[in-house]
Amino acid sequence: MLQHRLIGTNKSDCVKNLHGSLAIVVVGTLGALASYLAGYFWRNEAVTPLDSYKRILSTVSPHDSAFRTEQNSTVSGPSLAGCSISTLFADEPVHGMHLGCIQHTPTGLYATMFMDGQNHTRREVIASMNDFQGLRTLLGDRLGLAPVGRRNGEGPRDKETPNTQKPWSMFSPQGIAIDSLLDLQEGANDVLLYEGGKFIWPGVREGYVTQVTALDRLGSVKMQTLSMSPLVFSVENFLLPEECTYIRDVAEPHMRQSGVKLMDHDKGKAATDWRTSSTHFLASKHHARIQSVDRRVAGLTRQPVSHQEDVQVLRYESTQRYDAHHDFFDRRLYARDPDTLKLIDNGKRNRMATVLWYLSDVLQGGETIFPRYKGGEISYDSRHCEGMKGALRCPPKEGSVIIFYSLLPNGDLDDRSLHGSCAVKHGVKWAANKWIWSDEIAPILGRA
Ligand SMILES: O=C(O)CCC(=O)C(=O)O
Ligand SMILES: [Fe+2]
Repeated sequence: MLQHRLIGTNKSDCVKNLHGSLAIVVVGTLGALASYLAGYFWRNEAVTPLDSYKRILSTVSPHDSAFRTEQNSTVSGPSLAGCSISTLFADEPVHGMHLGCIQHTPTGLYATMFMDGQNHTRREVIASMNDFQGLRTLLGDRLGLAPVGRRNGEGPRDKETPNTQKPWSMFSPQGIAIDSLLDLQEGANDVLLYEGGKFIWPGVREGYVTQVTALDRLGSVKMQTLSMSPLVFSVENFLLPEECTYIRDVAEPHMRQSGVKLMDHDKGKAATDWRTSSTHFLASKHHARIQSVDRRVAGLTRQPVSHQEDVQVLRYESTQRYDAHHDFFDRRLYARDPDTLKLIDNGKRNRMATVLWYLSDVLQGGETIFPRYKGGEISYDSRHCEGMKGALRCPPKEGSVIIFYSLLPNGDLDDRSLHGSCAVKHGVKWAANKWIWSDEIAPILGRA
């Protein structure tokens, strides 16, 4: 079974303050050509003229390109006409997720980017006419993005920190990949750029509601942000009542004591030390109804069905619990476990998100708990959740799901995704885990 528990690591969260000291960068002298280009563009946008901006702008490329960056600027920049990306500005920096607006202008593609989702750190890039690849190169260069992984000079918390090691990539706010000129609409385009290369819904702020469209059987749903760090969302009525009943009924005869995938330092221990529930992996290929939910989950996460494991159904009876753990596999903790290392391709591939299906209400207890909500203390014992001060608790509600991310937008594993299931006090909790990987996993697990 694919479960494990992290014990006693206390890594510092040194991706903090990544953007706090961005100096105003002057790349070269103020280029007449760049000013002309920008002025031409902004004139045509009928916004505040160029002269009124206290700008730092310079030519940076042999092919008519310009770049500017500001910190804590009170200067209003060029128009974001046609873009609504500013609605996604977050109160706190989201490291590795940069928001932007790409506009077609008479002189070329014009990108205005906001680093880490913050409106006060703005950078602009102009690429030659219709040169998407040129724009990508300039963006990578000017935003300091490494070809693979995080920003240059802002290395991992330690050299060994696992990272999915994908090239950075761009998406629309609905999670559609923007890989070429053909993916851009005429006029203006809202974009989200991820250093880790994987689309992750922008949480924006607690309580923010995202409309997620094009879902199997449901059409669209409202997804609410429960927490920014860890990143957790909820969707009500994601599962139909008959789907919850069906899954419980088909799994029930097969439910067995849950297992865990033991880390090196836990070898020899019993799974019941921290997980007392029963579980069963339900093979989707035998159940058309579950395939429909799988497609819906693919829509919800914007990751293909081939990135999903079979769903793992969970049942907790009175007093049963699951102590806090991560759903990802940290390769450093499986150094003596070649099977797990192979599964995660030595850290290149990992679980990136969990969609937790609630298949029943619970009279009392049984909440999913995130002890490190808002940087709260590490704590594992889910027998007494009351003692976990400040933790985020999600009470199960039949038909609802929560989505939480194990991967950060910069591609690192998120230590704050630590979570568990509080002991059930009254009633029975039925739930199911749908684990989403950063890459294809179905063929590897033989579920294709
Ligand atoms: O039952 C829950 O609320 C959480 C379950 C879980 O985290 C898991 O099975 O990995
Ligand atoms: Fe989990």
